Amino acid sequence: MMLSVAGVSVRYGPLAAVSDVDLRVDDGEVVALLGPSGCGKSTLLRAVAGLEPLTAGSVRWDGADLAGVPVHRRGFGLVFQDGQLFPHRDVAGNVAFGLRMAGVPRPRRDERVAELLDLVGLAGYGGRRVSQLSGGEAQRVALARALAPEPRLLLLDEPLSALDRALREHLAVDLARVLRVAGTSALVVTHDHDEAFTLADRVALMRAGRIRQVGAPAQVWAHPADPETAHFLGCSTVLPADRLHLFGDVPWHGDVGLRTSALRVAPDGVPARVLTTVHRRDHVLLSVAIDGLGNVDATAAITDQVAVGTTVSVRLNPEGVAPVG
Ligand SMILES: Nc1ncnc2c1ncn2[C@@H]1O[C@H](COP(=O)(O)OP(=O)(O)OP(=O)(O)O)[C@@H](O)[C@H]1O
Repeated sequence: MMLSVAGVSVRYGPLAAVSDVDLRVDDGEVVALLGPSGCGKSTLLRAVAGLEPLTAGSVRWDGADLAGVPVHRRGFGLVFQDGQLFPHRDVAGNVAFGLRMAGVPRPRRDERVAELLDLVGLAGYGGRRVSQLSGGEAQRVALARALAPEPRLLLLDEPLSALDRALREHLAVDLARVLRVAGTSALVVTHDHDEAFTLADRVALMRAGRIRQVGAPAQVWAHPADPETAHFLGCSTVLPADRLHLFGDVPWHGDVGLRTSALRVAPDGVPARVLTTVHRRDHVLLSVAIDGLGNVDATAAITDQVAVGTTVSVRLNPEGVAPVG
């Protein structure tokens, strides 16, 4: 039971939105398509769903080409950013929709609806009107509705991005659990790293219509394939490793990416002149000038009381350094 995408390209007139993409989603696997806005994530997802014609390549399920198989015959479930619930049906009516279409008899339908509402944390919500749901609840209903007919693959396009940050973080953990419990294979589009890393067994990084790197979250995070990917994954600076020798011996060769956590204000380090400070939730982000390194990011503890224009001491934290390539 496997999705395979081979050599897929999608063009909108002169624009190559997706170019020569190869991708696999194995049985029970959750793969996240992660990339900046406009890189082609949604277009690729829509092409897999059958909503977008391919310019080249193939989308196959267990080896069988899906060209010519319409969206509703592919056996895939779809969840979009805004849920797109049926406003005139109650919660149970929404979740039951696909089951009714498939001719599932009423008692089994009711049972399955209750099971799914329980799974998404909305037990007892069946009679609620859709207009009375919060954004997070509506997305849970959309997820339950998509899972109800037991799709062989779930396609989720930015399922949490309409929600505020706290709810998104919370729901991402829930969504990861629901997908694992349901055992459904899924392809999830997101531009949010944390979301991708929370949900996915593997992350496919896209840029300008192409997949640049695929791997387990920890692996992609630790070894970005190229400088652009390193920047996208939060390395503010990419430089040759030998420039870090001013901090002592370093184990890296070639280029390395520095995350903001790579340089920290700490005693007995290298002098750094503070150019700017920005308070974040649990630390202060600094831009500092270091002789031999230039202007780079660093972090300080909130209690460090670092002032612009002063010179502080910074040390290298190896966990914030990612070898590139
Ligand atoms: N129907 C369309 N007609 C023409 N161009 C389109 C169409 N849909 C998308 N595009 C263009 O194709 C490119 C890829 O768009 P796509 O929506 O796939 O990107 P994305 O990575 O999902 O972005 P976002 O995260 O902003 O949704 C963009 O340049 C976009 O403007």
